[in-house]
Amino acid sequence: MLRLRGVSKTFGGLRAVQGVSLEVQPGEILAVIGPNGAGKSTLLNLISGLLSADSGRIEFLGQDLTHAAPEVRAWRGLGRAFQIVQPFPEMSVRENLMVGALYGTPGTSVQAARKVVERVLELSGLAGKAQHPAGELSLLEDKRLELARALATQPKLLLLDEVMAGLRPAEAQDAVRLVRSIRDSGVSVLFIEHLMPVVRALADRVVVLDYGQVIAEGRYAEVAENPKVREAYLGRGA
Ligand SMILES: Nc1ncnc2c1ncn2[C@@H]1O[C@H](COP(=O)(O)OP(=O)(O)OP(=O)(O)O)[C@@H](O)[C@H]1O
Repeated sequence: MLRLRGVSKTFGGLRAVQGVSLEVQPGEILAVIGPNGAGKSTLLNLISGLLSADSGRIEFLGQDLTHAAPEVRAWRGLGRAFQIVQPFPEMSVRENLMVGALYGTPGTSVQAARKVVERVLELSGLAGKAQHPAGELSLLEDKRLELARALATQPKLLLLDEVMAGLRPAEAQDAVRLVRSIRDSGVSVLFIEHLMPVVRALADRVVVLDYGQVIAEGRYAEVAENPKVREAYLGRGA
């Protein structure tokens, strides 16, 4: 579904992402982990198009999107949810989702967008808050809205950037269930996350970055045992 081949990005002299190759299969939940500064956010930005790769290739559903603009990637089915939630605070939850639904697929009619929004409200557990101003939600509801907003763009692959940050353990469990039900609705997921219990609970497969390079890949239990991975984390006290 998503295929990266030798993707690199340098900032000045700093090689933030170096020759990264990875794949996401249809229906898969892939976690990208690594110590602080390993290049995780840069990698997500290269996939969603907020940054342009210096070299390498990014293919999505068989098409080369290496240098496509972010909105083109979104239209092709790459959705993204952010750690810092920035809804339109005075608009209702439903109105915020309408923006996502209308923006995410060019040519969507208002009627079709309404249908998508009602489905997403149910899936995300926000149906009871549909009329609420988005600026008056709890932190957990904020996170739900951010996932729902990304879903309203009707992605085939959802990119999640530390969306669980700041949640209490019970709330994070709740968000884990939501991400699972998103996958069960037919959306693949690539997420970056610092909370290891979340990674263990959610990921089918884990890719570990260190200094911009892939140092390990496999099931959670396998990478957790990998000496290179332990060294990368313990070596810097992360
Ligand atoms: N726009 C930028 N300009 C210059 N350097 C950058 C820029 N963005 C990131 N970097 C550097 O690139 C490296 C990788 O950063 P990145 O944010 O991708 O890591 P990360 O794994 O997401 O870290 P964290 O877990 O702390 O969020 C870091 O050394 C960072 O300082």
